[in-house]
Amino acid sequence: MTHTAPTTVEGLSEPRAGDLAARAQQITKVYGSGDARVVALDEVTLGIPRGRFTAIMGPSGSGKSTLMHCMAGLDSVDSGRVFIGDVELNRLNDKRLTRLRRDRVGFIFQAFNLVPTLTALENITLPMDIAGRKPDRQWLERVIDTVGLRSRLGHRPSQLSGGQQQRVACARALASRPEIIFADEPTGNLDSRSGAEVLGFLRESVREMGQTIVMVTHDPGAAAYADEVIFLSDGRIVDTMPDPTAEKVLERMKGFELPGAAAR
Ligand SMILES: Nc1ncnc2c1ncn2[C@@H]1O[C@H](COP(=O)(O)OP(=O)(O)OP(=O)(O)O)[C@@H](O)[C@H]1O
Repeated sequence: MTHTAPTTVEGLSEPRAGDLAARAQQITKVYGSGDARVVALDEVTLGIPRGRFTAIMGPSGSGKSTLMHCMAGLDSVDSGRVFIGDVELNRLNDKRLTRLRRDRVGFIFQAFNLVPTLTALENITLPMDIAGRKPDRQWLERVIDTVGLRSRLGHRPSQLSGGQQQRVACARALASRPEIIFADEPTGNLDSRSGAEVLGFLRESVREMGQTIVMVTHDPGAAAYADEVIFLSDGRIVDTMPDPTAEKVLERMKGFELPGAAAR
C-alpha cells in the first residue's frame, strides 16, 4: 500500500490541509486544577488523511478518548486549533458546531446507542430523518449490502446479535456519507468473530467507498486493520506506524509498560 499523505504534520511549515479530513494544531486539554490537575493532551499536532483508516492506540489514560472527543468537536480544547476539513471548530458557536457534527461527522461508540423501538433500517436513517435530509437511495442500498444487513432491516435491536447491532451503528454512521467517522472502541463489546466482521466492514468502507475513519482501540488486532497507527503516551504523540500488523503493534505497546519508556 502506498502512502501519499503524512499523518503527523509536525515539522511541515504548512500542513497540506487539502489532504486532511481533520487536523489538530498544538492542542492542549487540561482537566482539574491543583493536585488534581491532569494534562490529558499536551500540544498535540496531528492530521487525519482523507480516505484512510487511522487507529489511535496508547496505554490507559494516555489521552486517546480526549483526543478523539476534541477532534470530533464533542469536547473543547484549552489551547490550539482543531479543524474538520477547512472549518475551525473553535470559531463555531454551539448551534453551528452541532450542525457541523450532524452533517459532516459520523460516530460509532462502544455501546451501540441504537434506539430500541426502531427497526434496523429506521435506526440507520434516523440521523438523516432528524436533519430532514433524504437518504441517497443508491448509496443506502450499497451500505446495507456492504454491512450484510439486508435480511435484518425490519428487526429491532433486541432481535439482533451484538455484532449485527454494531453493524447497524456502522451503517448509520456511513449512511449520510460523512467526511470523517470517529469510532471509539467499536469492537470493545463484541466477541472476536463479531469484532472481526465489524473491522472488516470498516476496512472495506475505506477501501471501497473512500471513507475516512479514525478509531480508538486497545486491541493490537483491531489496530492492524488500519492503514496507520498513532501511538499516544502521557498526552503526546510518541510514534506512528504505517501498515501495522498485530504483532508489530503488540511489540510497540510493550514498550509503554516500562516506566519512562514513552520518552525513548
Ligand atoms: N472529565 C475528566 N475529568 C478529569 N480528568 C479526566 C476527564 N476525562 C479524562 N480525564 C483524565 O485525562 C487523562 C486522559 O484520559 P482519556 O480518557 O483521554 O485516556 P484514554 O487513553 O482514552 O484512556 P482509556 O484507554 O483508559 O480509555 C486521564 O488521566 C484521565 O483520568
